[in-house]
Amino acid sequence: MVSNARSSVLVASGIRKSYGSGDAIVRAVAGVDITLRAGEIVAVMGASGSGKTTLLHLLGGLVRADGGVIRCGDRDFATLSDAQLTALRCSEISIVLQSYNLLPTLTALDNVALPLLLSGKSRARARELASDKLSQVGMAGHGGRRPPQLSGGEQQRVASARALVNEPRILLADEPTGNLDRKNAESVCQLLQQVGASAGRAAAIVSHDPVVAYHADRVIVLVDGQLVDSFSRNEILGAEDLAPRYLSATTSNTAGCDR
Ligand SMILES: Nc1ncnc2c1ncn2[C@@H]1O[C@H](COP(=O)(O)OP(=O)(O)OP(=O)(O)O)[C@@H](O)[C@H]1O
Repeated sequence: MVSNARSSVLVASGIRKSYGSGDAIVRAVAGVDITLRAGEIVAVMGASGSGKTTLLHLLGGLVRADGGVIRCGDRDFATLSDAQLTALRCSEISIVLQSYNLLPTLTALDNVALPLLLSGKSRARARELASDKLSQVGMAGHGGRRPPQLSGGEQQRVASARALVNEPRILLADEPTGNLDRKNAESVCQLLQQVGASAGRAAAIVSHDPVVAYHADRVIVLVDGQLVDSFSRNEILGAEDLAPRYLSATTSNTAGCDR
């Protein structure tokens, strides 16, 4: 299903990001090359602290790289102002953060409708599309509740619906199934898969969840901020087959690691 001939929608080469300095420096992302291609879902896996979230934030322009190049089409992130990066996130890149970032004073429906209102849709149309998207993540009937009245898993599904409602060209999601049971994780994955299935779109999904890996076209594995393995869906015959490879990739090189 994955072909190198597919056009690249986001290309990162040699990207690096460290936190702290001197003896306390943490090399969160230490020279990663990654290309998101049209029609492709990439699962980003790795042990806790391996740099997955930092990588996702770099790809979404939420965090500036210390080195390397990130390009979306002909735009080089390093040359874009913060305002231009924000505009890029409004128009082409949607991000589901681990913290969900829902507005607590708005209902779930209005949270999902917000990106549509910001892009100029009428209130009625925005609410109609938002309602459809909430139904697709199993949240029909919860649209009138505000985030503090929702469980973590419910907020997670609202955040996924909000990220997808604008049909972004690039979707970046951080542990979108982390608080979900298997049934709801499957629904969210199927929804995310629609992004990859749509021509011209791409998604990168950070996850520990084999369900996510199973729905991805490609899995990349990070260890200590470096990409140590990459394999395609064709190589994943089942979640059981993925587990040994994933485990071996995430447990090697970690002993005595002192970043
Ligand atoms: N703002 C920060 N300041 C200092 N160190 C940070 C910061 N953010 C992340 N780190 C460190 O960078 C490394 C990578 O963190 P990151 O959150 O990217 O890993 P992760 O793979 O997403 O982890 P998890 O699966 O636990 O969410 C970790 O050692 C973390 O402690």
